[in-house]
Amino acid sequence: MATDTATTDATTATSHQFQAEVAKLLHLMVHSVYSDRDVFLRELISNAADALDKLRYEAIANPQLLEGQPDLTITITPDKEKKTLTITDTGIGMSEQELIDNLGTIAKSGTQAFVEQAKAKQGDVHLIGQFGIGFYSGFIVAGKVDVISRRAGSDQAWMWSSDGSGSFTMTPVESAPRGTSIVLHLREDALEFLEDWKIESVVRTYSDHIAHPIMLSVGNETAKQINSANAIWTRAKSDITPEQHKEFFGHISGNYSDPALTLHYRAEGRNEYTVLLYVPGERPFDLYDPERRGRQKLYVKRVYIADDVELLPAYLRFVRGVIDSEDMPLNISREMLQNNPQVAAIRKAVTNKVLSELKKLSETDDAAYRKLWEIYGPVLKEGLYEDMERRDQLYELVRFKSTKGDWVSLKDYIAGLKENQTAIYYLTAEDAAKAKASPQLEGYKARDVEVLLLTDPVDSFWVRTALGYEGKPFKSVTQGSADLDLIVAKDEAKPDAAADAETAVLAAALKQALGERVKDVRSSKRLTESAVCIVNDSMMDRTLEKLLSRQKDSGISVSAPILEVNPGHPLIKALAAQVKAKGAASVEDAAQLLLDQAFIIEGEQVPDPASFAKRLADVMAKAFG
Ligand SMILES: Nc1ncnc2c1ncn2[C@@H]1O[C@H](COP(=O)(O)OP(=O)(O)OP(=O)(O)O)[C@@H](O)[C@H]1O
Repeated sequence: MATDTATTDATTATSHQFQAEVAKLLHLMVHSVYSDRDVFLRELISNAADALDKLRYEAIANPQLLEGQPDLTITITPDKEKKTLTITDTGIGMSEQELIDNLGTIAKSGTQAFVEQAKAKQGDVHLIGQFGIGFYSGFIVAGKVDVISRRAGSDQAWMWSSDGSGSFTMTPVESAPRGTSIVLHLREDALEFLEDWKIESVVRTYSDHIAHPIMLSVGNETAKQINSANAIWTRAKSDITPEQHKEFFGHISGNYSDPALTLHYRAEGRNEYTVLLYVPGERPFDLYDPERRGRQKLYVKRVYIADDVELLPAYLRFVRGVIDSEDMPLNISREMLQNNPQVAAIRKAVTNKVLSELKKLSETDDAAYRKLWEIYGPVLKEGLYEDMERRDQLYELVRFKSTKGDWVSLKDYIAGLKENQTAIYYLTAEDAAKAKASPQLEGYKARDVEVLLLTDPVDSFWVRTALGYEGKPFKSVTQGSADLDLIVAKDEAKPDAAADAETAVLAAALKQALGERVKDVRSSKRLTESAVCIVNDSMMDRTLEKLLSRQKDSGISVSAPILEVNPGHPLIKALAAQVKAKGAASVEDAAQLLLDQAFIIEGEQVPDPASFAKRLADVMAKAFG
């Protein structure tokens, strides 16, 4: 496939296939009906602004990249005759390989998920930028897109060209100015984007804050500036409208919804810097990306430096925005940033500020805070084991589901302690429904003791190292039950030495029958309704063990549990009587059934379903026979 553009040599064009995800995405762009197709211009301007930022940064160390032309601008040129709209920037540009890689593949994870989601929602474009597919949005309005680019410092320019079906072509270009021109060959139904008023209105709505001048070419080589081009964070707080925040937040995060929390302030003193950070009101698609990368942008005196500097700890990676330092050296290299004491000081101060703003929100607007907690809670909890220094601050922020309600704070929990209660009790489980159904809670319910239900995978990790809150240790309800003795149950049966002795004999018989399948069998205080339950001994929580055993190479397998029996349950009493009358061998089948039943209550698989079914059938046959 060759292109017919005059500046290229058609004979040297090569054709390349799109990565499968890109092809799918493009198909979606071309065939969906977008109500809000203006966004393509925002996306292309956003990319152009990034390219200008990158050049400005690289030129600090390497000024010849500017080639004596320091102008960093974006120019939009409508051509009514050719029906093209061209977005040109004088930025960093792309080499041949970069054009192929950047505009032929999607590196980010989660793209497949986006494509599925967009399909389901008939093309919900407000998510586009978030997935790093901004460039492809050009195909919303264009039947064909040409990208002519020359990387700063290079002599060779290239043209990338595609009609949005399975492939694109690459052609060398004789000569081209530094930077990138995106030429959109507009479809008939998108010709309104050639009108000055339309372009101006879209730019004002979406791109006014772009810190570089955006020029509209109005013919005869004249152009007028159509944005205000000042960095939003340098303006007075009172001068920025919520719409402008929303627009800027969208530009940096790709998510054009209202931010849930905005932090804008200037730090003075030893380090001077301006902070403009947002907490997104919607869950970012890459919140659980294994890289756990934050993307706060570091600027030095309005010059973009990098967005991978870890300005906040990983457990605050969802916070997006800009930190602009007044006193760091402009020519700082990325390597130097890694261990820079000023960066460390900024990270410390800004982290504290973000946490204290979250705390303030929790105190002033509980409903808004809960909404944020539901989205970011599992991520914030990572801080409980990663950031020991701020664990106490984080304890003030955490909220839990519990046996008494949703989203209790540790303070609430402590306020509701029962007499003689010495610990903060919790139960880890894979989800709230399973947790609530757990027989291990029975003894606590009977004593009206609140139990926190920890259902996020991260919970099993932090809670192991948590020392406690306000002098009360965290204690799993599955670990030991001696302390329950101290708290009086509502209608607790009196201890009965003879019955206890019988249960002990039964426990020994069950243990013998179950052999390797259990670590121990013992009488339980925590059961009031169910006949049995399984627990682990105190070394490792069962939920954590299950979690780790699923990871390859963890070397951890689920260990044999301890079976606990409820001495007050009629079945256990009957079995105890049976052992007394007919000996241990008479409860062998019952022992297997009890253990299998305990697995079922935990939502675990019965190890040998066929034997389980056979035994159950035998027992029922005896009962009904
Ligand atoms: N005008 C441009 N100049 C230089 N490089 C560009 C330009 N437009 C796009 N690119 C390159 O192509 C890549 C892909 O662009 P695309 O808009 O698809 O995603 P992105 O910009 O990386 O994602 P996001 O919009 O989330 O930042 C960019 O990361 C950038 O490297």
